[in-house]
Amino acid sequence: MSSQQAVPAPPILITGAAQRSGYSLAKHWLAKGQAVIFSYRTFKPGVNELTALGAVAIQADFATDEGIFNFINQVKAQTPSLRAVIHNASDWATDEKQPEAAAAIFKQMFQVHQQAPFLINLGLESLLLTGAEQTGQMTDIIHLTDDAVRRGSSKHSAYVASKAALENLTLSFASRFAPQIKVNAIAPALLAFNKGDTADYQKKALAKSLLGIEPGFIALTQTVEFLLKQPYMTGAILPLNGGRHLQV
Ligand SMILES: NC(=O)C1=CN([C@@H]2O[C@H](COP(=O)(O)OP(=O)(O)OC[C@H]3O[C@@H](n4cnc5c(N)ncnc54)[C@H](OP(=O)(O)O)[C@@H]3O)[C@@H](O)[C@H]2O)C=CC1
Ligand SMILES: Nc1nc2c(c(=O)[nH]1)N=C([C@H](O)[C@@H](O)CO)CN2
Repeated sequence: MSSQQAVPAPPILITGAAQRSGYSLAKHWLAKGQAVIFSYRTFKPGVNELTALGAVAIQADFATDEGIFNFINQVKAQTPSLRAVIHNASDWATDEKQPEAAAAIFKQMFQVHQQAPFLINLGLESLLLTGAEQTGQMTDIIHLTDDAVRRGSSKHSAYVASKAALENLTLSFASRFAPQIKVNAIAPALLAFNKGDTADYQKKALAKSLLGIEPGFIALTQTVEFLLKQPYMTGAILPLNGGRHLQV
């Protein structure tokens, strides 16, 4: 590249973007002309839709440390810098009763919701620092946690415990990476129902928040956009929950 050619703006990295929130986030940023790199575990139509819009897709399964380190190396091979890393990949597993199965689920939850963000943040810190240097702006890490951390869960205890650990990791990395990199978390309650959620489940879920709506993934996209623009917020955990913490 000649010295006259502009250096491309650093991409945003989104994990688990083949569907739902990650896919919506990627489409939002691509529509604004922002470069996007995303991971997917299982191929879905969304992968082709995003690559057709110019995104770079990396297949990655964070179930093993090897899978995480391989992903980090693939991101480094794609770009010298990053604008943001959004840790969206997640497995909403229900608890198992049988001890060996329960142990496996607990490990699986901490692997994807704690080990993966931890190692990816450490492995890609240099790219976020380069992004900050290149743009003269702070860069961002955003952890997707869960409103259920406030109260625990009788059915998803391992999942919620791992999300609680991710919330705590937000505080540590905010201190560790300041002032060039901001680190925040978004703790959603219901964003969008899954296929197969019954009418009865949906009615009960909507009744759990004061605002009583299914906001859709746009609510998350708006919150991410706010955090990326906000120069004076780090170590924050934003409750995107319709006032669920006040609902009796
Ligand atoms: N949707 C909601 O209402 C709420 C969402 N959240 C949080 O917001 C985020 C987005 O939610 P949502 O869009 O529903 O997420 P999804 O349940 O759609 O999960 C996102 C992606 O994560 C991928 N993933 C799961 N396990 C792994 C793994 N081991 N390695 C790599 N990728 C993996 C999945 O891949 P695959 O397709 O292969 O399974 C999936 O496509 C999540 O972190 C979630 O916990 C919190 C509260 C409410
Ligand atoms: N990875 C995921 N995590 C969560 C999901 C989901 O679909 N994928 N969904 C929820 C629920 O919407 C819950 O917040 C309300 O019942 C929680 N986490």
